[in-house]
Amino acid sequence: MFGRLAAKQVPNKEYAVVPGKVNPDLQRERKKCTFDTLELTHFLDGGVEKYKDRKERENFFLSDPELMDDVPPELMSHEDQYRNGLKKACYLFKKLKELRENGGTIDNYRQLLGGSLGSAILKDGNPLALHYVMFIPTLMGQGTPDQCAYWIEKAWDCRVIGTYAQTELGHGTFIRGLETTATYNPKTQQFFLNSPTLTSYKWWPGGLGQTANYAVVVAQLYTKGECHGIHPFIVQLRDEKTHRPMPGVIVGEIGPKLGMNATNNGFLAFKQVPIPRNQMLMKNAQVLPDGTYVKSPSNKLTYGTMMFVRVVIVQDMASYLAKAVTIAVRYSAVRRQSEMVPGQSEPQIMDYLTQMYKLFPYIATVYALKFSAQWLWNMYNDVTAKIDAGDLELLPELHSIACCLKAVSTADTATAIETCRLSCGGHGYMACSNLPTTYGNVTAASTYEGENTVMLLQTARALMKAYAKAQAGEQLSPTVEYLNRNRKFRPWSNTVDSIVEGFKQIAAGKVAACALSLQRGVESGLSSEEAWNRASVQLVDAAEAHCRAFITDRHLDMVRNGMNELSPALREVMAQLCDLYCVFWALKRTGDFLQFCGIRGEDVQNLQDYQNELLVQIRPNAVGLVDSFDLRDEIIGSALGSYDGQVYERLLQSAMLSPLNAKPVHDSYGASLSALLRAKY
Ligand SMILES: CCCCCCCCCC/C=C\CCCCCCCCCC(=O)SCCNC(=O)CCNC(=O)[C@H](O)C(C)(C)COP(=O)(O)OP(=O)(O)OC[C@H]1O[C@@H](n2cnc3c(N)ncnc32)[C@H](O)[C@@H]1OP(=O)(O)O
Ligand SMILES: Cc1cc2nc3c(=O)[nH]c(=O)nc-3n(C[C@H](O)[C@H](O)[C@H](O)COP(=O)(O)OP(=O)(O)OC[C@H]3O[C@@H](n4cnc5c(N)ncnc54)[C@H](O)[C@@H]3O)c2cc1C
Repeated sequence: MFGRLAAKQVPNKEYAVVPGKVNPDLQRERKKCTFDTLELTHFLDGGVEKYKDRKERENFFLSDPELMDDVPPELMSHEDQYRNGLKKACYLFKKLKELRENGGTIDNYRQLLGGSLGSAILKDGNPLALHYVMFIPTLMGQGTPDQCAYWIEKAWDCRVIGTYAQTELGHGTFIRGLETTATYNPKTQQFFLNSPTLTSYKWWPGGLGQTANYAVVVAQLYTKGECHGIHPFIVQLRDEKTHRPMPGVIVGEIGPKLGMNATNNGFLAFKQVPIPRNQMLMKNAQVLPDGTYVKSPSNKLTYGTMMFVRVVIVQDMASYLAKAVTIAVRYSAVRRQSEMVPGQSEPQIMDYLTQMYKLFPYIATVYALKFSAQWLWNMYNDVTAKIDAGDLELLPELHSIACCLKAVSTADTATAIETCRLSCGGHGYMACSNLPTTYGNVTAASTYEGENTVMLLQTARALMKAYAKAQAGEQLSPTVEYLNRNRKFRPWSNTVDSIVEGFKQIAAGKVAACALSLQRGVESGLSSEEAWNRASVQLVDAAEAHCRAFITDRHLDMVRNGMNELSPALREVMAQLCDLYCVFWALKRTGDFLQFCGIRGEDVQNLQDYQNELLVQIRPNAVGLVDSFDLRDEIIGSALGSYDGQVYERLLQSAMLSPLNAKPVHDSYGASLSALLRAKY
């Protein structure tokens, strides 16, 4: 393991970080703020009590030196990143128990896994994340009462550690095509897990490499010679005492990745590995002792855990984005560059309108995502309660909206974080800015839990069905109500309401155009599948438009109806952010507005003027707005984004952590460079 580094001293003491000293530009920014930042923090936390709980929780974890890195993970080897991640993940479990026993306010590991506190402690991922995010939720969602009683307590206590092993080398998206088999033998009352091909090797599950000793394995179920499709099984992977792989289990880690290098993603294969019958999760479908198969009320219930994670990802994106935009805004207040007026002193880069345009729409995006995530979480809870009572009617709508929100929130957040990085110039490229690591964590979410294009196509599928219903005059569910063919579209009026209405008109127009393309495709002799493929670029676009209509609608609704308790000063700023989010996207989709909403050239100019006006209005509050996210420096984890703005001091301090700076002459000089310098070629 990496030891403490010798080279921690900065070359000149007067350039060291001084505790308590705050950059004067940041001080000035904070004085300019027109609203009470604490009021906004309380709103974000959901009230004063929750705010206090969070502070207490953060204090408890972040003041513990065991949880802080001596060496940033980016300076560690891949193996050490895992070792360090696992050590902290296990320590966290112990500490959590301690907190709970002392009446603390945290009830499970969940609050430690998301984008802010979790990513502060385990910057590069948590090898136990899948245990909590997917293994336990699958047991809870797909186990019978007996199975839950047996497994869940063991899992909560970490007496077994699990993962969710679904994806294979050959199949990630198309899960009906998975190749791993689970074949039932009524004589022994066991399933035999087998990996018939190289492409059937499980590939990717988090914690699978060296951490988990159990997994939920998704496999094709065979009984009485018949295949019944994919089902979940609890499979022991490693001996509970020695941690050695069980007989017939081939398991390992898949190697370094773009990010998340402590998550211990693994591979797994089986050579006819037996498990008892009661280790098939049988809440929905069952295999009776004699091998009789009992069908699930819907085979999509097997996909329940994926749905759950898609829902929580949206919230997670808002947390990551709050962190990135805090870094970029604070840095932009401290950084001075160029001359706006010849001969005058260099302005703060945040005074350039282009810089405001890079950053402020993403402050607004944090709120847009948060409000949609909250709505989605509530819907998820309502629908799962109904499903438990046997009512599956709302499942397709939940699936449709969860898929597009997962895709749009992850794609937008990745773009936003890259923009934040670019907005910090060269220093944003440094690992110590924490923007590259944050990007690495976020961009993974565009792929995992359903690749984004595929997710949007799922939503498009639902939109095509909704469109057909609308044409038939049938009742529509709330998220697609705008497709109602009797709905009167309001004319354009240069207001934010008009933009939100415009997004609905765009979505409706695109959905109708897709339906027409599909119809024409089929009429021209294509099969419905070929026609679908031909229309798929348009379909993805329509699904994105639908999602944008949903997000803007939610955002405006929250500003109009969900902020009555807030002071007028704060409400005004919240309304500006909502308007900015809407105008920003309207301008990005000018072509669509021209095509579908009957706007004219001068309306586009009005939007442009209004966007500029909003940027200038938000400018004095920018630092106050990111301060309100109330992210501690340990969470920010960035030389550029700390509360005190000692940017250059922290950059120098972090450079001194590099092992290359430990000695005045590096060993490599003797090993290779000196010979080159002396060689006479
Ligand atoms: C209690 C414990 C608390 C712990 C809480 C923790 C909270 C943590 C907070 C921290 C947050 C985040 C931390 C993040 C950590 C990182 C974790 C990384 C995890 C990554 C894990 C994975 O990636 S697991 C693998 C995921 N894999 C996928 O997502 C595969 C994608 N593919 C699919 O989903 C499907 O195959 C498909 C949807 C693409 C297609 O399926 P299929 O071929 O079967 O379907 P069809 O296209 O033929 O459609 C058939 C009909 O079924 C409908 N459908 C499809 N899916 C669903 C669904 N899920 N639900 C409902 N309905 C569905 C589809 O629409 C079709 O309908 P019709 O048109 O009506 O026929
Ligand atoms: C960091 C990370 C962690 C992960 N953790 C887990 C885990 O814990 N457990 C687990 O089981 N899996 C995990 N996964 C796997 C993940 O769920 C899959 O990678 C994901 O579902 C995408 O599947 P794929 O990689 O096979 O991509 P593919 O499906 O091969 O996609 C490749 C390309 O093909 C396109 N494509 C595929 N199908 C279609 C289609 N029908 N229509 C149009 N285009 C299509 C996609 O849009 C994409 O551009 C993880 C992945 C990552 C990156």
